[in-house]
Amino acid sequence: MLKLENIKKTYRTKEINYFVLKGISFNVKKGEFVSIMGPSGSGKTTLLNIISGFIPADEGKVLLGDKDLLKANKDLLAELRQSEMGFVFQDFMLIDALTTSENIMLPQIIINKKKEEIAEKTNYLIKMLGIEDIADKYPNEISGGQKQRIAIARALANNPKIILADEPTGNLDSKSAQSVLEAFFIIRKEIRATIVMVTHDAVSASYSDRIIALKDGKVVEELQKKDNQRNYLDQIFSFLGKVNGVSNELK
Ligand SMILES: Nc1ncnc2c1ncn2[C@@H]1O[C@H](COP(=O)(O)OP(=O)(O)OP(=O)(O)O)[C@@H](O)[C@H]1O
Repeated sequence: MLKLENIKKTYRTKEINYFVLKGISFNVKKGEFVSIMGPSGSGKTTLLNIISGFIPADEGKVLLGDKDLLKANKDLLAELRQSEMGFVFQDFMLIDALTTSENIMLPQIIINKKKEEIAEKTNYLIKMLGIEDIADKYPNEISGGQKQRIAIARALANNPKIILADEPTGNLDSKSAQSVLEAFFIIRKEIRATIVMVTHDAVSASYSDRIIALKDGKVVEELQKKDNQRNYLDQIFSFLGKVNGVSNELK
């Protein structure tokens, strides 16, 4: 589904070159939920932005299905972002002047889907994520957790191959964060969505199947959840301790 091969990225400024990613390789299978963790500045967001096609890598391959994003021109990239990827950001990025339903409709309107199809898909997503009661509300009338559930529905609106989420619970209290993580759980169960999420939060990561830890621009550790594992969160804390050398907290 997603294959990264030897991704390298350096930010060059007049004064200094930051070698941020020093050869990152991993695969994500269809229907898999992968978290990317690592200390602040380890290159997580840079990596997600490269997978998203927002910024180019200097070297390597990003294969989404059979398409190499680093070889795609601007138009193809824009099309892939609209039709094959769904995005969930820390600060929701909803349009304040649109209701919940309208926010979910918008990406479908942009790709010229038929009106009836848009209505059907929007209603399906609203029901699936249990946000019927806020369907006609505006973003400033609802909570952060509800906003993020709308953002997840919107990300799914065009049946993307993959959902890319950057700290989706980063701006939320623990109760709202849980409602968002439950939304990820629902979309995995209902439609076997493939998700790559950057997070600092061990509880959020415990919802994923596999955790990839970055440090100093490299993949340093991976942790795979076992079937029906009960002590995954404890294992994540010791995993993070190992990655970080001393502490359990990565930020
Ligand atoms: N546009 C840029 N120009 C120069 N340096 C950059 C740029 N964007 C990021 N960096 C630097 O690259 C490094 C990696 O940044 P990145 O945001 O990918 O890390 P991160 O692991 O997501 O960090 P955090 O957990 O704090 O969000 C940091 O040292 C950052 O300052």
